[in-house]
Amino acid sequence: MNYTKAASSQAFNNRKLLFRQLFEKGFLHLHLLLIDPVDKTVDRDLSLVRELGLKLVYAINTHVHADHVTGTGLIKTKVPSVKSIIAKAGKSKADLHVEAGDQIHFGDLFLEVRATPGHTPGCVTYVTGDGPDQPQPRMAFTGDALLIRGCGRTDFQGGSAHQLYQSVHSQIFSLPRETFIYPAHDYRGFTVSTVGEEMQYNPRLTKDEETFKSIMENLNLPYPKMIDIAVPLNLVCGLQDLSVTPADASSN
Ligand SMILES: N[C@@H](CCC(=O)N[C@@H](CSS)C(=O)NCC(=O)O)C(=O)O
Ligand SMILES: [Fe+2]
Repeated sequence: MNYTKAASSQAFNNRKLLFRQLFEKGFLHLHLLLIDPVDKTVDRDLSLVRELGLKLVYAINTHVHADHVTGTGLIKTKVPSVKSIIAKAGKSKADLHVEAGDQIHFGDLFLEVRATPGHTPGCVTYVTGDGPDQPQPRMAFTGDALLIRGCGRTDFQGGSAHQLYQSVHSQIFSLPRETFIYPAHDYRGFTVSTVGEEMQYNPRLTKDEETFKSIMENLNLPYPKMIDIAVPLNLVCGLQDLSVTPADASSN
């Protein structure tokens, strides 16, 4: 993304980075310009992008969502130059398919891709770059892998409590403790945490793996209301007729 016009007056902890959280209705779906956009709020989000004089380059998903339809396809119909991004392992359509270790460059900054499967097999966490010119503390956009004092459920979409436990411990808890955590959801009104906070207080992921698995097996959550609509649509970027490259045919 090109933040040059707005960056000087809108900076968040680094003059090169403009950061916003956009709230979607009651359950606080969080996204960055633009990580995990929602179809229903595309017009609002694009208005903000226009107002701030930004050039939107990427619309990024952390995974194939089950509770809402992604806005990435709709964004591309309104701003055709935008490229959609999702992990190759998600087996969903997008313009670019990323995997662990890839970097997504925007302006002078970049996001690093970390594979954090377990909620779904294709879940990734996007982490701001490491280096003197990158924002400090780092910021991790964890999708539904790590939530604030919680984590994504593992009882559908190929979920695995074992994988999720390993993902969070190896890929997220290995980041500096001051790293900010921005998840895709919070059901209690929180917006941000840190790696250190979650390592100390997360009621699921501070436990040993066997206890974690037992917690996850006994969540007894109802299925998301939109799962049967959202998952098939999200496999095609939120739009049935979008002509983008299938995951298995592209090499990003
Ligand atoms: N009631 C909501 C769905 C709630 C839900 O299942 N959330 C998911 C993330 S969206 S796939 C989850 O992993 N929750 C974990 C938890 O501990 O709550 C709806 O109907 O949309
Ligand atoms: Fe999810």
